[in-house]
Amino acid sequence: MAAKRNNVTTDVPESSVAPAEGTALTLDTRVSLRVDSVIPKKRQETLKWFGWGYNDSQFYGQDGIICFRGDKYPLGGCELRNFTKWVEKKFELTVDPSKPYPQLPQTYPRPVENAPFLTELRGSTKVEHSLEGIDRLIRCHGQTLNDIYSLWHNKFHRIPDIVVWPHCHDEVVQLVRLAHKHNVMMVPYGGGTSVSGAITCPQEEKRTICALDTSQMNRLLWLNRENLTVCFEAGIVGQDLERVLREQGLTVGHEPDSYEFSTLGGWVATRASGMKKNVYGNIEDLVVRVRMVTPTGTLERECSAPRVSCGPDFNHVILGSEGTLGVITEVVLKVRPLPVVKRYGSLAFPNFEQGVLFMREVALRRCQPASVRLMDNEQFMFGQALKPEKSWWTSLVDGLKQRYVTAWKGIDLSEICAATLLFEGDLKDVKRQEAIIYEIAAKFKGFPAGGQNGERGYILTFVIAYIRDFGLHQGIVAESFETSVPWDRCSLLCRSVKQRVVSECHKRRITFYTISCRVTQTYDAGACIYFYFGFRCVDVANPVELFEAIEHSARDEILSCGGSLSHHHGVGKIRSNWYRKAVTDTGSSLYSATKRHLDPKNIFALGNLLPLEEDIQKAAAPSPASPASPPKAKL
Ligand SMILES: Cc1cc2nc3c(=O)[nH]c(=O)nc-3n(C[C@H](O)[C@H](O)[C@H](O)COP(=O)(O)OP(=O)(O)OC[C@H]3O[C@@H](n4cnc5c(N)ncnc54)[C@H](O)[C@@H]3O)c2cc1C
Repeated sequence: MAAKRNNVTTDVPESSVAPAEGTALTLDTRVSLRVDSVIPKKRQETLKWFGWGYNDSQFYGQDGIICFRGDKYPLGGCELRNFTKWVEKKFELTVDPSKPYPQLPQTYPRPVENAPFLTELRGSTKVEHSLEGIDRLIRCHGQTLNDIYSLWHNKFHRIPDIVVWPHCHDEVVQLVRLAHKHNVMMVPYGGGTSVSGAITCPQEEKRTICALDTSQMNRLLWLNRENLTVCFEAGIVGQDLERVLREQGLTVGHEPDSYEFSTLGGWVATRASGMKKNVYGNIEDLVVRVRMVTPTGTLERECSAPRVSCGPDFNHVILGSEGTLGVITEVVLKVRPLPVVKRYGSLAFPNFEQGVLFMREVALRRCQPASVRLMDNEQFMFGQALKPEKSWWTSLVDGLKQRYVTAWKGIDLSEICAATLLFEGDLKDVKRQEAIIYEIAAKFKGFPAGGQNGERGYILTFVIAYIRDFGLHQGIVAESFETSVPWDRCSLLCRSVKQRVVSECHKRRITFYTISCRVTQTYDAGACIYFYFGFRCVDVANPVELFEAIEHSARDEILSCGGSLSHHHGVGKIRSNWYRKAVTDTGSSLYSATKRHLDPKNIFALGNLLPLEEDIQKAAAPSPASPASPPKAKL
């Protein structure tokens, strides 16, 4: 029987847990600490079936005011009068609380059956499974606008026909073998937070679709304090992983904005990036070893040495494979001792261009704090509108009044922008970093705007994710998209993409919209840019199609400005038509050949990276050059 200790349950006697520290050297040294996850196996008990996040956390309207319910976030129980005014002004909309949210469907698409698969699954394995409609429905999609809109409007006609919950690597091996034998399509499902259509069931799939939910594969397998490495099963959710490590005085430090719900396997499969990558690295910097089960065998590197010169690094075949090559089961990660000091800060700049110059200089001098994010004016105003009582802006002014009155003069409020800062380390390092950062800021007319504003900025990140569903409910479609770009194109790209979106909106007679951007990550050679775009869609027949057409134009603009197809969201299905061009014909043929080798029957036929309609055989052959503006990918 498993014994429970706080939120960790051990499958093995206490005595066999301890020796792992400093002695565990291979992936097979099992310590097996099962983690009680915040997300139950029946996800719908805790998470919304029809959108983002916890069941008890939600924006809603009351007496014409937007409010937020739930006690998990700092806005819980707040009336957001400033935000209400912002929405009314921006979209000419009055909040209508009477609109109904979608109801759980009474019926679900008929499953495509594969009797021999089911018989063998039941007969020769102990893997748990479900054929229930709701279990299938909630695993047919991710978190794109298209996903949520399709869900609300009952548009999915293909959802998983069966859901399976393996408990360990060996059960995944059994499942993949069975799926391969019986030609069942398999979707590795992590946290379902994909924003690229990667996890969305291909709607044209004729075979039985089996969603392999990794959530029950969430053990801490071993921890090696001497090497500062840890091995987790791939289904562990970000917040669980960090909680367990925090109890040991450690952290991985990987915090994508979705880390409450996304999983380790999902991070690896999508090449995720966390907001604190400056200190801890992106996922590819954190992964030491990774194990992936494919129909042809298990792919993994044989040793945990920090770096090897041994031909191409096959970890990088797994990283970014987006569920198309196999199932990631176990990952060895680097860990760090918890920082002694964690301090927030913020800066205000007279305009975005000055802010970008500041970011560039910080990168040049390689003195980035754990996180530094620069918001443009539109996002800055949006952020301050979200403050419940006194606006961020008001408190910013309050703080600045006393110390910076002179510096303040001459600043145009319609141009001002802000950066949020997070410093982590020991006290001496943090103080030194703060001094350098504020000195660089001053060079570009920036000035400190207080730690509270910085902290709010980061905490709001998690709440902002809930706004999309509220917007959709009220008649606003909105979503983010991102890219990375060399420094010399950074300002140009931000400007051009915003202009392009504005002109596309005008062309389509969209009057009420918002488009904003922020620089979220800095590197030696460039930065990551995040755009938020939304428009009022009341009376629009197919708002998502319209949104996607504009986003598509924005992506063309990004590419023509020298930006990338994606910095961290991945390619998925929604960007797959650009993939071939992004990696060259030779690159896409190499990917196809790898896929054919690892997955000859194409059971991981998710249609990510290369478009679905590009059948795998065809993809191997050299193709004519891709069109400048490729056709839109199908989900
Ligand atoms: C509000 C919000 C904020 C976000 N912020 C960030 C951010 O800051 N940084 C960032 O990088 N991304 C971010 N994302 C995108 C998303 O969270 C990441 O892509 C994340 O890594 C997906 O993890 P997941 O466990 O939810 O994977 P899923 O959505 O379940 O799956 C994504 C893809 O990975 C595959 N996959 C999942 N698990 C496995 C496995 N074990 N083996 C093989 N393939 C697997 C799936 O088949 C699918 O193709 C955000 C998304 C949202 C909705």
